[in-house]
Amino acid sequence: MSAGISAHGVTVHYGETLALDDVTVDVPAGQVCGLLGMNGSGKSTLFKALMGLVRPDHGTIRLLGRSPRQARREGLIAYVPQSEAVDWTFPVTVADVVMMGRYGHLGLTRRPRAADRAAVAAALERVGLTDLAGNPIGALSGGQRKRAFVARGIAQDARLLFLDEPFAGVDKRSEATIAELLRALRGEGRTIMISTHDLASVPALCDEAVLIQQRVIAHGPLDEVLAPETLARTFGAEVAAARPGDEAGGVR
Ligand SMILES: Nc1ncnc2c1ncn2[C@@H]1O[C@H](COP(=O)(O)OP(=O)(O)OP(=O)(O)O)[C@@H](O)[C@H]1O
Repeated sequence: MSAGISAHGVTVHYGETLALDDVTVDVPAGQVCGLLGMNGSGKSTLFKALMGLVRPDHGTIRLLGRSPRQARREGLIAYVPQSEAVDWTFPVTVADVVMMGRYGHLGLTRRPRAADRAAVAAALERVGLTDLAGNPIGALSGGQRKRAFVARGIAQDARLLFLDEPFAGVDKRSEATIAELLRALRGEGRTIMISTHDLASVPALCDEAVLIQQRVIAHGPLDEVLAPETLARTFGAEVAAARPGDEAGGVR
């Protein structure tokens, strides 16, 4: 299988704080990988490093064989940020957000053409937000906002999708819709990495998982990574006892 995400020996500091310590993760193209860890374990930092937004002190990163910068320039990466990282008062409509996915496709005039508008309409349709296209993004529910950002990635035709806590603040129905959408996107050969502290959402969605706590604690098939002894080693016996699939299965 060809490499989708390949990070080798990645170490990141913020000043004195060690956020990632010698992290090596290889995800084959076309897989959904769950990135699991407690708050502050380095999940967002790994995404930022993969996108070339923070520069590792050491290590190398290749995305579909390219550097993060090149992958970004080619429009291969879509990022669905944590809700807290977005200014929801910014006056843009849902359709505007999705059109941002087309920026890399716009011609010299930088004006959307019929093909761009069609791609936006198709992406909105796919995530079930056609009726809300003209609404301000800030007026949407948590789940609808997430779907709008996934639509931006679809309009972009990104080959790699990074989703930071996609189920936080999302109702169960939207969670199911997003999960179904991600499975369909995986079926199209896209590589997906999803960070979550919510172990319950992992089995239905991910082919494999990485447990991080600055370092990689475990990486592999779900039955290995989610084994009670691995979870207990990482998060303590209490979390391991709340098995994935339980409502209480979380690692906050
Ligand atoms: N810009 C920054 N400046 C200084 N320290 C930071 C910065 N961003 C993150 N950190 C620190 O780096 C470590 C890893 O943070 P990171 O946000 O990557 O973790 P996380 O697993 O995504 O956590 P969360 O689930 O809370 O978002 C934490 O100790 C955090 O306090």
